[in-house]
Amino acid sequence: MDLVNHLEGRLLFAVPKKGRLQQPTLDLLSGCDIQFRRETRLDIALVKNLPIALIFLPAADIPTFVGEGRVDLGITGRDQIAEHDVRLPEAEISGVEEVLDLGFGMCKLQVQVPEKGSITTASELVGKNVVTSFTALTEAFFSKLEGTDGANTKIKYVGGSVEAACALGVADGIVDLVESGETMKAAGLKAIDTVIESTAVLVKSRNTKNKLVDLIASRIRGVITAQKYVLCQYNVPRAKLSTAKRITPGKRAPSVTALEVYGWVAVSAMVLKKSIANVMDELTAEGATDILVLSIENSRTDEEMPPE
Ligand SMILES: Nc1ncnc2c1ncn2[C@@H]1O[C@H](COP(=O)(O)OP(=O)(O)OP(=O)(O)O)[C@@H](O)[C@H]1O
Ligand SMILES: O=P(O)(O)OC[C@H]1O[C@H](OP(=O)(O)OP(=O)(O)O)[C@H](O)[C@@H]1O
Ligand SMILES: [Mg+2]
Repeated sequence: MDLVNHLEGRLLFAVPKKGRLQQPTLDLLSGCDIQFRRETRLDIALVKNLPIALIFLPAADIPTFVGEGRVDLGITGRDQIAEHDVRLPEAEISGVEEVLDLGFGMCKLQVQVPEKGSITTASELVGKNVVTSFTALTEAFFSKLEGTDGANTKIKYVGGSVEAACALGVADGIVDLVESGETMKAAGLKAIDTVIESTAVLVKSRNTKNKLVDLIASRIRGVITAQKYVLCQYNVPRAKLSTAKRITPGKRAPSVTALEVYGWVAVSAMVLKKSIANVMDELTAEGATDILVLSIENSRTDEEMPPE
């Protein structure tokens, strides 16, 4: 089947074809009930249950395709968007518009130097050799270093294994992504500055008119919210209700229903997964009982969520 002839009328959605963002992106699509089967080696997959085609592209190329309006939607790192946008002429507005922070793919683009070397600040790298996959952001970073002429810094592009550059004597320092820091440590490097912090984002082409954009964004938002929150249900004496409400304010407000037992109420509220243990401790201390924590499969709520 010539898939390209089947793209007409479909929303084109660019997703990472490999790398750290691919699996979490596929999980997210599955959570949104976007069903597809990708043929081996094919970078286009038609979605079975919606007029969408997924286009599998390297994360670094997605901003270009979205920015030029070749695809309507994309998922990539904010670092890649920044690298794309910083190349634009000053007066030009980016064609890439952020729709949602997806919460995964958290990392920092950092300036790194040999742990045992003499360099301790980024300014000391000015005029020296720096290797990176993010040449535009790196150039902008060194150009901005106060009192120095960053343009003198020799910035070279490599596509991966950036950390090897120092060991091989190709670079005095590198600018590369750090998450756990393990790769950096293993390469005998240390971070001395941060260029940008990043997470995966859903982006849309500024000029897209496709109505499915809002539907997909809303589904993704629902899945992300479901992953971040749990539903907490408990019983508490009515006399303690106002304190309990303060502990679990919920989204708009917690649901409160009367119990058949006099003087008791049942409460149900969304709580951030990361604070649920503390919340349960606090509720117990206030006399709440039968505290149940239920995972949320999916959700559709307003954009505004309870405070983190
Ligand atoms: N260690 C990491 N932890 C979290 N997110 C990361 C990490 N490394 C990269 N990312 C994010 O993933 C995006 C894509 O980088 P990644 O290196 O995974 O892709 P790639 O270079 O296309 O694939 P590969 O490195 O497998 O060839 C980055 O722009 C960044 O936003
Ligand atoms: O801080 P850490 O958790 O160790 O992660 C950071 C590493 O992850 C990415 O590399 P990737 O796995 O994409 O390999 P690559 O260098 O070949 O691109 C990034 O370029 C770093 O090398
Ligand atoms: Mg990589």
